[in-house]
Amino acid sequence: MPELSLNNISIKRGNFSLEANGIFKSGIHIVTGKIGSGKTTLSMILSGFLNPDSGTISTYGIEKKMLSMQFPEYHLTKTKIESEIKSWDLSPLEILKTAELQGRGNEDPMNLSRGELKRLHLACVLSKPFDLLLLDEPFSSLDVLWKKRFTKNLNYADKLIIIFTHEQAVLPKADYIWEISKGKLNFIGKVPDSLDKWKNAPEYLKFAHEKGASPENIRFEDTLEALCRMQE
Ligand SMILES: Nc1ncnc2c1ncn2[C@@H]1O[C@H](COP(=O)(O)OP(=O)(O)OP(=O)(O)O)[C@@H](O)[C@H]1O
Repeated sequence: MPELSLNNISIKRGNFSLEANGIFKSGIHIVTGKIGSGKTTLSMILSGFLNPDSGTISTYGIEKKMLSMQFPEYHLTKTKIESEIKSWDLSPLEILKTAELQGRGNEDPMNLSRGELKRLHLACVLSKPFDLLLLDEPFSSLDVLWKKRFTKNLNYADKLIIIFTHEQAVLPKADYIWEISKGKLNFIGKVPDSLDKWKNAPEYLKFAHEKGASPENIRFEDTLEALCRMQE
């Protein structure tokens, strides 16, 4: 089972600083935090693209790791959508179908809307094998329908997936919650046991806890189920 440990990681960039410690076990982790709290910075450190000023990262069972950056444009290497997909060593026909972009293979990927490009990018990402997948704001630019599709497809046993996001509406089933605040990465805990400790949880989860309901997970539908159970 893949595992990643952060040992006394610290980084300073101008006025911003971040400290991080903790163990990411296999499963789905949500790392939340306000704008500018350091989610992208941490994703870059975990992927190895950015070196911290101090501290070490140790991994176990991680051979293939992948970082999906917040802005899908950053991933582009080709001027044709079809060539872009081939650069991932994937089948253009299949990926175009998954991203619902059939017939657009000959276009420049920069012609796509941000949401279409994100769909294309995520279709490529989820078609590749990985042990560790780091997703920086995977929901940005997607509409609710695609957010839901994406969360349903995040169904990987025995992998380590870390999602950095401030999404508050459509979330996937998760195993662990983390939060970056005041320059520090904090482990909130395991889902569902620690959900009541998650101060910046989506409003629907906070509402459920106020009502005394205990959602099994962090999705909106888990909250609804928990509230309905209370009525029975
Ligand atoms: N190269 C840099 N030099 C100086 N400061 C930087 C640099 N890169 C990022 N920062 C600052 O570090 C802080 C954290 O940025 P980061 O992009 O990690 O935040 P974030 O939580 O991902 O934000 P968002 O929610 O907007 O995506 C911000 O205040 C940002 O301005």
